[in-house]
Amino acid sequence: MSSSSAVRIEPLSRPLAGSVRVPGDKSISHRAVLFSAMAEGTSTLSGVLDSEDVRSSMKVVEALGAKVALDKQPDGSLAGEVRGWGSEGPRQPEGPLDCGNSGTTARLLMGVLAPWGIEAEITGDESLTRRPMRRITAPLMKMGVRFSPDGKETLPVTERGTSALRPITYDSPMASAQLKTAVLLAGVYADGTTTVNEPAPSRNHTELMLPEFGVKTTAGERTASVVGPARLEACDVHVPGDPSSAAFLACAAVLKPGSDVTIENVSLNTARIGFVRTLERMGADVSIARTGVAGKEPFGTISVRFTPRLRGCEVPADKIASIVDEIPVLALVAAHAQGITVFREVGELRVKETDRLRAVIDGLEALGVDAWEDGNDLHIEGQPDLVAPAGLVFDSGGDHRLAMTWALVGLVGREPVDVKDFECVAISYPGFLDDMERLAS
Ligand SMILES: O=C(O)C1=C[C@@H](OP(=O)(O)O)[C@@H](O)[C@H](O)C1
Ligand SMILES: C=C(OP(=O)(O)O)C(=O)O
Repeated sequence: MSSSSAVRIEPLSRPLAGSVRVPGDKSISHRAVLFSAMAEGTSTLSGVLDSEDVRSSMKVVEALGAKVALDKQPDGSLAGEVRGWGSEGPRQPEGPLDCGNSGTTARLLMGVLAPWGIEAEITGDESLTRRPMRRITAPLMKMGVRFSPDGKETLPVTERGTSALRPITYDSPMASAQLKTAVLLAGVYADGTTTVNEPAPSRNHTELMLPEFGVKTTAGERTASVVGPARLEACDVHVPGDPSSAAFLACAAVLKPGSDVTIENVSLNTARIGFVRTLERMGADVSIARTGVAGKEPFGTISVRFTPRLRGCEVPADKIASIVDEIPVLALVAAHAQGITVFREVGELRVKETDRLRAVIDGLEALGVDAWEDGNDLHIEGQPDLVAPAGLVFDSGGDHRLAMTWALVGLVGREPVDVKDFECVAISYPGFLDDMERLAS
């Protein structure tokens, strides 16, 4: 990565104060776009996140024949209509389906394509083509889908679906909503019941949204089923704000003296607000209030205040899926707490946009904080009086969550920091810096 693209992040001149609305949830936005594309008829979407990852989903469904007419709204979100391919199925794409940096797009797309006899090459950027895909292709192959080259772990791969999908019961080796969703989407078209069992609960947006599209699902804590063959019918979807984006504002408020912030219109889905529970365990002054429901997704406000004395805590393995994208920024909060924080079984962090486990340990070390891995556990020895040294340069490696985490060091600290490839924040939260600066103005 070239240092020429480093962005200097200056300390915020004031505490964060007042109210803010975060942009639409990325996971729900992907599903809204993909499910509408699969459905019979025209769906109406609002609150959709306008970010590079969601644009990847929009682009691939357009290449497959869906009509996407989503326009920018005054609040920065996307709203409008998507006409799906329904029972006609997707058209044969003219070239490879480029999923950019988005793991969710690539993995969910594999399930979307499973019932159709077209041949589609799925690919992505340098980061995505390093990420594991066998976890998705293996169960889909059991259902009758073909992938070539056979047994390949990474993109690009070419998928050929089948109208004769077999239902399966799959015991997933990891808690992954992307895996669960890919198998359930294929299961919609299989003749019988398809079930995914998980070692720990992962986010359940698919189970909550499929019934809105007229597909019956049953779901428990660690299991979800769909009965096929069924079909998706167009519907209206409103996307609430993204808790994973809200987490950066919340953590900044916890760390910046004098801060008092209310984040509005944010998804309060329990599978997504593990970071609130983790901050509570660290003794942070944080609370939530439910104000409504969009479809079956609860939303409301998260209120956070600066907390001078944080304490380390232990996050058990079965809670990791509920904070999986927030661990880098929570690790930064843990670096300011009294005592040791342990995140149990976070091996999945090694296969995100970058190896986030390594990157967090290296970044905290640059701050002068001891952090280490023990097996798949992440340990952080906090320093309540931590002051970041001057002249820090962080390399995000093109990973949006890391870019925002290391930017926070500068924003809430006393010295500016440089973050290389900072512009990758556009993958999930293009207005990150503007929102921070507005709250501190
Ligand atoms: O289903 C989803 O929308 C997502 C699931 C998670 O990935 P895994 O399924 O790999 O855990 C998460 O990290 C990702 O940002 C979005
Ligand atoms: C891991 C992430 O996304 P994806 O898997 O869709 O690339 C993320 O947003 O942090």
